[in-house]
Amino acid sequence: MILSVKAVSKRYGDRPAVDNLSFALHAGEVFGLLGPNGAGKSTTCHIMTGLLHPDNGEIRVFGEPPTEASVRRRIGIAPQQIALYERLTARQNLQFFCSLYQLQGKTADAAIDRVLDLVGLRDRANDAVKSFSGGMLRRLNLAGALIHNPDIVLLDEPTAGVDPQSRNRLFETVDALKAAGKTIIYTTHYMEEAARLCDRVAIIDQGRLLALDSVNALLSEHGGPTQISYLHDGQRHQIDTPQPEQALASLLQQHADLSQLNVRAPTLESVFLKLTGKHLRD
Ligand SMILES: Nc1ncnc2c1ncn2[C@@H]1O[C@H](COP(=O)(O)OP(=O)(O)OP(=O)(O)O)[C@@H](O)[C@H]1O
Repeated sequence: MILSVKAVSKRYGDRPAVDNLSFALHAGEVFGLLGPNGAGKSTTCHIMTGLLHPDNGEIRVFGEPPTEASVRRRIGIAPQQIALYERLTARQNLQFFCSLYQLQGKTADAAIDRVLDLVGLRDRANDAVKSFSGGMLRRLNLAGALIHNPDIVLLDEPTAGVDPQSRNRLFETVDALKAAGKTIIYTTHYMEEAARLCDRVAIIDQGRLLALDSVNALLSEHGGPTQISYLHDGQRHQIDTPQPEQALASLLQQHADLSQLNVRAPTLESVFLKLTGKHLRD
């Protein structure tokens, strides 16, 4: 088992931040933790990686507690809070990360080149970090998490404050890490990102796991019907259907002259709404 979370809870005062959470990761998957601000995603990440002790429950990473040194070397964490030295260059920042893992000399140089390539910052290696955009800082933050070539990579809200170009580059990096066989934990409150990147998504709210499955399974189980609306004979019509392809085919067969066809498929937002009665982005 790569990583398992069993009945984990954590309270701050009388407020539960994580409430009896259980799940297990599959090797090589991109696992999404999707939930609104304050859902408990970061707290879960900190517990999973041994940075925070749970009040109850158990975490196992490769069969060991996450606080074991041998386990820690196999996890890379790109935290929500960016931790970089502004006055140093990208390469110098990564040298610091190398020193944390006793990587030196040519091994360190090769590791730095590898991660700069992965995040698309090789050509900015010698520029001071203070000249970087928010998106470039995020990418360098991720590069630091990858320096020791970990088996599990955890990205906590990696697209916060990121421009579209850097966001796409981050997505490509996640794809490349998955292709290299890494297991990835990706937290976000953006359903589009979870849908684009994740093999399975855990939907959490108020510290509790509400559902866990592939995006398609979540959509078909909790997303509700697809809404098809169209104009015919001067009137707008709407049908709700769980089988949009068939419904569309028969509709077009019946009314060749319909117009303003609009198809609204369920999204993870509809799943969240169905499960909690509220919007993901309240
Ligand atoms: N150090 C702390 N002290 C007190 N309360 C905390 C602390 N850290 C988190 N919390 C509370 O625990 C709950 C979960 O917070 P957490 O940061 O894990 O959520 P999140 O899903 O990561 O949200 P965000 O996306 O905003 O970071 C929130 O109610 C938060 O206010």
